Amino acid sequence: MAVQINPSILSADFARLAEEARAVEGADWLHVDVMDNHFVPNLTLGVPVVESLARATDTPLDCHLMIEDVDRWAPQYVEAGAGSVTFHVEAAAAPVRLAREIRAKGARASMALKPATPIEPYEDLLPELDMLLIMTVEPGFGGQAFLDIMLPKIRRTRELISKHGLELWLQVDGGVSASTIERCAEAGADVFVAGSAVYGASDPAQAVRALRTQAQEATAHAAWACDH
Ligand SMILES: O=C(CO)[C@@H](O)[C@H](O)COP(=O)(O)O
Ligand SMILES: [Fe+2]
Repeated sequence: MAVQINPSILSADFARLAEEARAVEGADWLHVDVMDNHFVPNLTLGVPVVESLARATDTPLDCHLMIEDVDRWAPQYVEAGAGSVTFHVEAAAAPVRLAREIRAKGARASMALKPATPIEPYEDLLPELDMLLIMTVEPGFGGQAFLDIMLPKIRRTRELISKHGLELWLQVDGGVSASTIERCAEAGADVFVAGSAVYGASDPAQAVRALRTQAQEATAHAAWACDH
C-alpha cells in the first residue's frame, strides 16, 4: 500500500509561500488550508493565492476548504489549479452534487468530517468520493494535539472502504507527527497531512521522508493492509 505525505502550508511562512512550497519537494501533495473566519475561527487565504501557488510549484495542491457556502466556492478552487478539493460535509448543502461537480471539473473530490461528525450516515456516499478526510483536531489551527479518540473512527472508515471495495484514499489531518503517524497508519489512514511536524523541522524535506518511512513501516504491519 502506498502512503502519501501532504505538508500543510498553514505552518509555513506566508511571506515566502513559493519558497516554502518548494522546500518540501518529494511530498505527494501540498495541503492548502482555506479558512473563512465563519466555518472556523481563523482566516487564511483564498482563490488568488491558490492560483499563484499552483504556478509556483510542481507539487499538486490538496485544498482543504474550511468555509461556509462551500457548494458555491469549491468549483472555483478546481479552476484555480487544485488537483484535489476537500469540502466539509457540515458546510455542504448538497454533498453528492458538489462531489460530482468537482470531479466533472477535473479534480479529485474529497469530503471532510469534523471530530464530532460520525462516518456512518455517509456510508452510501463514499463511492462519490476520491478521498475522505477525518479531522484529528478541531479544524481552525495548526499545532494542536492529536485526538486519540478519532482512531476508532479511522478504523471503522477503513472497514467501510474495504466492505465496498472502494479505491478511496483515507486522509488524517491534525496533530500528525513522528509520535502519532504510526497509530494513524495502523488504524487505516493512507494520506497524512502534517503542518508543524514538517515546517517546524530544521529540514522540512527530510521530515517528509522520515514521516513516510514511519507510515510505510506501520502500514506494512497493519492488519487492514495485509488483506489487500
Ligand atoms: O486543517 C488543519 C487545521 O484546521 C490542518 O491542515 C493543520 O494545518 C495541521 O497542522 P498540524 O496539526 O499538523 O500542525
Ligand atoms: Fe487541513
